[in-house]
This record gives sequence, structure tokens and C-alpha cells, in this order.
Amino acid sequence: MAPATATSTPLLQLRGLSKTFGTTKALDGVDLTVAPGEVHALLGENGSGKSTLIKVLNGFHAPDPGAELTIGGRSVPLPVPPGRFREHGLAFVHQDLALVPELSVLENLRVAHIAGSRRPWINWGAERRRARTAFGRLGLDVDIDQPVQRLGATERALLAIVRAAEEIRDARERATAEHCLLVLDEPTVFLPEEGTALLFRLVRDLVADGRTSVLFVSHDLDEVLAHTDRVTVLSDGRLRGTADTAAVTVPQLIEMIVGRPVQSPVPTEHAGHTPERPVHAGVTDLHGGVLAGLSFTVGAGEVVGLTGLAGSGYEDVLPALYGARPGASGTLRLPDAALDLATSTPAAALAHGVVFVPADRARDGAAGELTVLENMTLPVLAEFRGRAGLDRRRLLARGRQLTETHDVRPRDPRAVYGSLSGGNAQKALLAKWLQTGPRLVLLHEPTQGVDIGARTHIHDQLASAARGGAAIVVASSDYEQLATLCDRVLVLARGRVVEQLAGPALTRERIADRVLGSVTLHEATGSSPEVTA
Ligand SMILES: Nc1ncnc2c1ncn2[C@@H]1O[C@H](COP(=O)(O)OP(=O)(O)OP(=O)(O)O)[C@@H](O)[C@H]1O
Repeated sequence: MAPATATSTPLLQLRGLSKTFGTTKALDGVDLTVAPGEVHALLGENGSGKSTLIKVLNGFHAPDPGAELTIGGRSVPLPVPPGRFREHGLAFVHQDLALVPELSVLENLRVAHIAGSRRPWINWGAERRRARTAFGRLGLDVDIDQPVQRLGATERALLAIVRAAEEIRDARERATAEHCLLVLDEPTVFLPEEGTALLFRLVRDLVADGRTSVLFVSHDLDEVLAHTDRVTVLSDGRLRGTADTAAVTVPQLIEMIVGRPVQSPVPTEHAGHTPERPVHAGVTDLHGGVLAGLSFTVGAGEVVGLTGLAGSGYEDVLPALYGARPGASGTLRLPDAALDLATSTPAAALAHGVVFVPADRARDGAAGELTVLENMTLPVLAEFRGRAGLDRRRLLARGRQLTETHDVRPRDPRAVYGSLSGGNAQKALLAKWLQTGPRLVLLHEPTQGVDIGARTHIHDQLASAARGGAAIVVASSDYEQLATLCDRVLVLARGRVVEQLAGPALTRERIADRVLGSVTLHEATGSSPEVTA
């Protein structure tokens, strides 16, 4: 695809950007041009260099010598000193959102402003008014005094974006930056469709002044086509090309990203589904947070989806079943045991073949400072213990086999886990748990941040675990994925199942329809008083 060129002075121009980590060339002579007032998507397979590029912009990484950066036509010396990106008109929202759960919405919103203020006092009255106006612009009615830990996923993501937008307004008011770039690094992965729609309303509002642009990293190609003006694709650290979004189709984009056509994941054969499989796992009278006496069963080899709006309780089910949610109660029946969820622990769940792959993988899923091998083989170490201690040779062989089977890149099991790209970290985590031959697999947003090729791979791995007899429960707000992967989907509202979809009724549209119809739009923003973390 021929690179498109911006017609006016670029808002941001990067030339010849390279970044080397040891023997890995994460970026290799990349050029990027973002026009004023445009929403520009940055795409590429897992490990293609997107995060590295962004971390050069925010000063986290120093690039290799020779790169050039201009913003609004003004040259910005590289490396950007840590913490100084705001002065150049840059604002960032990362996938982890960087919110402080214990602080209030207001404190989180104004933290950078307050820290950077030269005044000896804080005018809280003015801060409150400004915060209310910021949310009001989006039509959101958020209690700004509640701690962030009480917010639902949608509200958290919107708060992070509203905060970045406020930082841009601040930079303008202080006249430190005439032109601004807001970088959104996969902020929508936690959002249900209606949350994404709200987010893009805000984005369009921001760029309407023609002096702000947005760089948007995503693996969701439908979202990219719907909401962006141009796309730039990276591949193995190199620029594959830039194109006008309106001029490309999803298959063309996939080919640009992967370098070859990719089959979409093959949907489960819903028509032939028999709901009466023997019960493999049974959940009875589950309480905790908004969960209000939830009961459901999962058959051997069955994939059951849980979904709903933020705050409906669907995100609370899996931690409760895994014994990782304080205050939960209820029973999880397995073929050989019944776990009392008021007292159960992750260790007890694991001992009975229950595994959990959480959505917040950086925080809950793995130890970033250990190697991929150490992380992946932790649950099976006993297999490798002999009289002479750990058999490291066999352990490494297992690591190699797992990175191969699960397509974890780089293929080196001795790489530090924290250096893996987001999608590869997810593949490694799945490899870690699926090798244990689990009976019940609990997955929260299993393909969040995973590229289109790897997504198909993960679906195949889960289907294979199901064929092996495991029961699988997937909590997700990705309706397309639920329709593709699941035999049955339960839609939750206010902590109860309000709809069950299976067979031909199990389509993306029907799920979206049932989820949106399950409660009022007011609750769609997550601002329901029932919402808990
Ligand atoms: N701190 C680091 N040390 C060593 N290698 C790194 C480090 N950070 C990134 N890499 C490597 O650089 C390459 C690019 O990674 P990057 O995180 O930029 O990819 P990405 O396109 O953001 O992927 P994803 O879509 O999975 O988030 C990968 O091979 C990754 O393993």
C-alpha cells in the first residue's frame, strides 16, 4: 500500500525511529506522520513495536541515535526527558489507565495539574467545578468524590481519557503547547461497545479544534475502520505502510498487518449444540458485590460465556469461583468436590483443577521480573523435581515446546516475562495453565490486546481444551468473540442471569441487543450506585 501523505504541516512527524534492546531491533527506521485534527490508528501484530514507539514519545525509552521528532512544526529533542512530555503537548492513556484506586475521581482527574501547580493552595471549589464540567461535556453523571476502586471498567477508562483531555486543556491554558497529540494505547479493551461509543464521542470532540490529533493503538479492526481517519501499520519493527481508513477493507488491513490473508476464527457449530451435556461444574447461589444468588452449570467440553454491562456483575463471577474475591459466598460443585466459596482460596481451586486467566495480566497473572520459562512452568515444577533437584534441561525443553505450541514470540523461554509484548504475555499465560490439563478454565477477556492472527490461535487452543473435556467459562464484553467461541452465553444484569442465548440465537447482534436492553443507559456508563470494583 502506498504511504499516504498529510496535506498540511504535520501535527507530529517522526523520522527514522529505531530502538534496540540487546539483540532485538524493536523499531527499525520507522517514519510516522500525524495530520492536525486526525484520528490516526497505529496497528501491527503483537510484538511489532507499537508500545515501544509510544514509550519513546513519553520518554520511557531513549531511541537509538538519529531519530527526529517535530510537533506542530517545532523540533522536539530526543530522548524526551521523563515526565516532560506534557510540555510538548503530548498526553497518554495506557491500557492499565494509571489510576490510583484509593484516591477519589476528582483527585485522580486533577493529580497532574495539582502536582504541577505553583500555587501554595488548591482551590478545591474551582477544581470540583472543572471536574463536573469535564464529565458534563460527555453527558456523564459521575460522583466525583467516590474512590476510583468503586468505579466500573467503563467509568475508569473514561476517567483516564477525560483526565488526558484535561491535561491537553491545561497545556493550552498555560500556552506551553499550541498543538497536542493524545495517544490512546488500547484503552478500549476493557470497554463494552457502548463505552467505546462514548469514548469516540470524546475523541471527536477533542480533535474538532484542528490543533489536536489522536494516535490510537488497537487490535480491533472494526473499531479502527469505524473511528479513525488514517492507519499506519508496523511489522517486525518496520513501517509496513500508511493508508486512508476509508480506502481499506478489513481483509486488506489484515493482510497489511499479518503479511498474508488470515481466516477469521471459525464459529462454534451452534446449530448442533446439545444443551443437556453432563454437568461438569455447577455454581449455586453465588453472592459477592452485585452478584445476587447466581446459579449456572457448565458441561464437560462446553464453553459458556458471561457478559453484561459494566457493573452487571459478570466481571465478578470468575474471581469469586477462583476463591480470589473476598466477601463472596456460594458453592462450586466439581466432579469430585464441592468448594465453599466463602472460605475457598486460589490454592484450593487449583488443587481441584480450576485455573484462572485474569484480565489484568500485568497485575494478577504473572511475575514480570521472572523469565517466561519460570512463569510458564510454575504450576508443573513438581514434574521436574528429581532426587538431584530440578531437571533444568527437561524444564527448558518444556518451555521451548510451550512457546512453540502457543506461538509465544520471541521463541526464547529465557526472555524476561516483563519484556514480552501484551499479546505474547497472554499466550504465555494460557500456555502456563492449559498444560496442567485443567477441569474448569476461567478466562476474563482472553484475547484482549491480542492480534488477529494470535486470536485465532487462542480460540483453537481453547477449543482443543474443551474437546479434551475441560469446562470453560469466558467473561467478556467482546460480543463477537463470545458468539464465535461459546456454546452458550449468559447475559447478566444486577447480578442475575437475565437471558441465555444458545444455538442459532447466539449471534453478536443478539448479545449486544440483550445486553443493552438489560438495564437503562444510565447504568451503561457504570454510574449505578450498585457498582463495585
Ligand atoms: N524492555 C524490553 N526489553 C527487551 N525487549 C523488549 C522490551 N520491550 C519490548 N521488547 C521487545 O520489542 C519488541 C516490540 O515490542 P512491543 O511491546 O513494542 O510490541 P507491540 O507491538 O506493542 O505488541 P502488543 O500488541 O503485543 O502490545 C518485542 O519483540 C518485545 O519482546
